[in-house]
Amino acid sequence: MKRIVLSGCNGKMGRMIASCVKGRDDCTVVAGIDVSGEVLDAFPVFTSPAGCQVEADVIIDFSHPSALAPLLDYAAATRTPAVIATTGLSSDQVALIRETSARVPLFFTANMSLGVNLLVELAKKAAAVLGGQFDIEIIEKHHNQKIDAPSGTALMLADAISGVLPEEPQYVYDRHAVRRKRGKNEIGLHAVRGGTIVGEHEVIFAGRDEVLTLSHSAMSKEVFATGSINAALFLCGKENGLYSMGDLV
Ligand SMILES: NC(=O)C1=CN([C@@H]2O[C@H](COP(=O)(O)OP(=O)(O)OC[C@H]3O[C@@H](n4cnc5c(N)ncnc54)[C@H](OP(=O)(O)O)[C@@H]3O)[C@@H](O)[C@H]2O)C=CC1
Ligand SMILES: O=C(O)C1=N[C@H](C(=O)O)C[C@H](O)C1
Repeated sequence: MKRIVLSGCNGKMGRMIASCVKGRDDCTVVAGIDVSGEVLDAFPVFTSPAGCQVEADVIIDFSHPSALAPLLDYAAATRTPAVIATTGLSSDQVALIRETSARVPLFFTANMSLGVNLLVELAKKAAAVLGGQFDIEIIEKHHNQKIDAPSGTALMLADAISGVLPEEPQYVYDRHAVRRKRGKNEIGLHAVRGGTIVGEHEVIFAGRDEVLTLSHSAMSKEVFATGSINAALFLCGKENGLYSMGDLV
């Protein structure tokens, strides 16, 4: 039975993970961390990692970028592996994850669903064939409570595609601000926010007289919760290092 510390436990994903864990017999949530400190379940909640003295096998984090540095310190100091699922991180924060993974096993991905990780591979394949000839645009749609834009997944898709293009593309987030034709070497990234949309990603390859669209829709947050729990169990007992969905599937 693996013991989980849940960072961001009172948020939408935290509540969903706590609920999914209740239906399993291979893990349990032993403590939560959340700014409010409010106890909503059968485990204690601490307002910071430093206050959490509860022994655990693994941490799962769906919180806020401001929580990252103290959480990584805590993971390294207590030698507790951690699954980092929070998005909207800066490049310095991603570098910090990479550095810390030399001291403790870390799992990091912007999307815990199996389908999106296949979408990344399919998009790379399409870009390797069509890149340079077709215009590439990414559209993501999420609920109206999401803070970061574009989504971590949209950026992950753009980065994966960039890696196979003949020339490094320019990311264009805002066409409203410029009055010019689309450049050949661009990836457009567009964010839609509304209602309770769980998470939708479309990669559009638009060529002359033909368009290829690859897309993924998440139907419930449970898909991300289950992915993160499986990643947490996978991480227990692993060597120090940085792991991702490619290692899990
Ligand atoms: N990788 C993936 O597959 C997925 C990633 N995500 C990402 O996970 C993150 C959380 O998403 P979601 O649950 O929807 O967001 P919520 O805002 O519902 O939950 C985040 C929780 O973390 C709390 N929090 C804020 N700052 C801190 C802090 N410094 N320390 C501890 N807790 C803090 C929030 O408190 P308060 O509300 O009071 O600010 C809130 O309770 C987002 O970055 C989202 O993009 C989401 C789904 C899938
Ligand atoms: O905030 C969310 O909800 C989600 N965020 C992730 C992202 O930014 O890519 C993943 C998922 O689409 C849900």
